[in-house]
Amino acid sequence: MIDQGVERVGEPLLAVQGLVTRFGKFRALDGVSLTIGEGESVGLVGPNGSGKTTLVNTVCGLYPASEGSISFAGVEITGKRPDRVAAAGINRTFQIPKPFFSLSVRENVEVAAHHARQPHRVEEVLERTALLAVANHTVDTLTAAQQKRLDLARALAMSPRLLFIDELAAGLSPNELQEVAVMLRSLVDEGMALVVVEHLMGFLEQVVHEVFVLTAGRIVFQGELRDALADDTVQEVFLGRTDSAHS
Ligand SMILES: Nc1ncnc2c1ncn2[C@@H]1O[C@H](COP(=O)(O)OP(=O)(O)OP(=O)(O)O)[C@@H](O)[C@H]1O
Repeated sequence: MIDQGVERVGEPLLAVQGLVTRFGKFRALDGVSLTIGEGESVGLVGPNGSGKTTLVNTVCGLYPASEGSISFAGVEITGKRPDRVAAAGINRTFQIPKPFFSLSVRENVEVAAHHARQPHRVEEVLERTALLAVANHTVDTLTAAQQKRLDLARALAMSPRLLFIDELAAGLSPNELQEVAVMLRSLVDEGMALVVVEHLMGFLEQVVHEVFVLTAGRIVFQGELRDALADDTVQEVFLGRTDSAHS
C-alpha cells in the first residue's frame, strides 16, 4: 500500500520542488519546481531534449530523483516505485505505447482496470476512447492512432487524478487530433488534472490553461500559452522553430 498520509486542505495536487535528475554527470532536470492544482490542465513544452519526458518519468517513479522532492496530494512520493505512484493516482501515456500485443484491446484495458484506485467501467473507457468497435481485436491489428488511444484508455482505466500525456498527438490526422483534444477537454471538465507534453501549439491551446516552458532541464516560463509565444526568452528557446510551433 502507498503511504496514505493525510491530505491537507489547500495543498496543490502535485508539488515538485528543486527536482534534479542526473544521467551520469549530465543534469537532464536541473532544479525544476512547479505545482499543479486539482483539475488544472497545463502544457509542458520545450525543444527536443529539454527534459520533458524525463520530468514525466521522474514524477512517475521510472527514473530516480537525484535531488529534490515530489509530493502528491500532500504525500511525499519521491523515490516511490511506478506502481505505487500509479496507485496514488498519477498515470501517464507513453510517446511509444507499450501494450500487451498478444491480448485483445478489451483485455489490455481490463488488466489496467484491475489495478485501478476505484472500480472502473471498462466498457465506458472503451467507448470514450472510441475503441468499442475494435475491443475484441488483438493489439497488433490496430492502427498507430488506435494504439495511442488504447494507451490513453489503459491510463484512464486506472482512474487517475493526474494524467500525464506524453506527445499523444504525434502522427495523428487533423480529425483524430480534434477528437483527442475534445476528449482531453472533457476529462478536464470532469475534474481530472492534466499535464500535456506537446509540440503542437494549436492542439495545446484547445486543452490547457497554461504552459510551463522547459529548456536544458529548467523551467524558464510559466503562464498562458499566448503570453509564452510572445515572450522573448521563450522565442529564443524556440529560435528556428517558432513558425512550426504555431501550427
Ligand atoms: N535514460 C537516459 N539515459 C541517458 N540520458 C537520457 C535518458 N533519458 C533522457 N536522457 C537525456 O536527457 C535529456 C532530456 O531528454 P528528454 O527525453 O527528457 O527530452 P524531451 O524534452 O522529452 O525531448 P523530446 O521532445 O525529443 O521527447 C536528453 O539530452 C536525453 O538524451
